[in-house]
Amino acid sequence: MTILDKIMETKRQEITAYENSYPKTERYPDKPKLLDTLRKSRGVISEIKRASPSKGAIRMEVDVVEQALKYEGAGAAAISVLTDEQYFKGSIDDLKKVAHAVSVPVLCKDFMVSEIQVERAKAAGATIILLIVAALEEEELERLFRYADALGMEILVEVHDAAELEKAVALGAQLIGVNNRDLKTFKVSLERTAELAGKFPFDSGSVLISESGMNEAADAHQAYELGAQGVLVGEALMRSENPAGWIRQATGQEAAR
Ligand SMILES: O=P(O)(O)OC[C@@H](O)[C@@H](O)c1c[nH]c2ccccc12
Repeated sequence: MTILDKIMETKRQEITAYENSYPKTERYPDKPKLLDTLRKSRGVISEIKRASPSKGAIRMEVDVVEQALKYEGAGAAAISVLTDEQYFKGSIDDLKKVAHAVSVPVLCKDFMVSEIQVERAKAAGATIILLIVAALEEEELERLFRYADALGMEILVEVHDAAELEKAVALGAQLIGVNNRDLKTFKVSLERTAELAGKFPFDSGSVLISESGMNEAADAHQAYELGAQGVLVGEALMRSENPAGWIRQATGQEAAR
């Protein structure tokens, strides 16, 4: 045995021990890109939302996996999971459970301020993160956007006025969410979507997602009419006895009853 053989044998033993002690990154089912899904057809990003600061408790005791499977079974384009604990009563654990259970894209719905959160979201199985233009300095927004992009994640950039939309476009955002809820006053109006659709760069291939305040499938149809390719729905699905029917009606797979 040469000295090289000896070194290599020792090295293999050493590295096997190291591999066995190395924290395993969890494996999740593969998920398509939301952008691809929405470019093909209109869709409902269906949210797991136990509570909110504007409404208080919505459905605190929900079985998140059961709910997510209902959404997926009805053809949801993606599942959004609130992970904020303090104000929305969600958790990273909710996100992990959902990401293990489904094969559609999963959005980590939270208030991102640091790269650590982006990494945590990815490690918990999320394929999309949310960045809220109104909540971040321009430099932070850009930094977090590039960071998530480099990790191979998709980024939903949330805006609520024309100036914010311009920032999102300048950033190169392709998934742009217009929040119909004013986060300062909690007032909800589809007018937001109507107004910003008029300024939206549809030609560039970006997709508009109309977020919040949709009570019935007809509201989703109205958002689609305005040019939205996706809608993001939380409370109505959480309160519905038949969330699958809601999604099917919104996507036109089933007539409204
Ligand atoms: O429950 P609604 O009205 O259907 O809204 C869903 C979603 O748009 C809303 O939860 C939301 C939109 N942007 C956010 C930012 C943070 C927390 C929550 C949100």
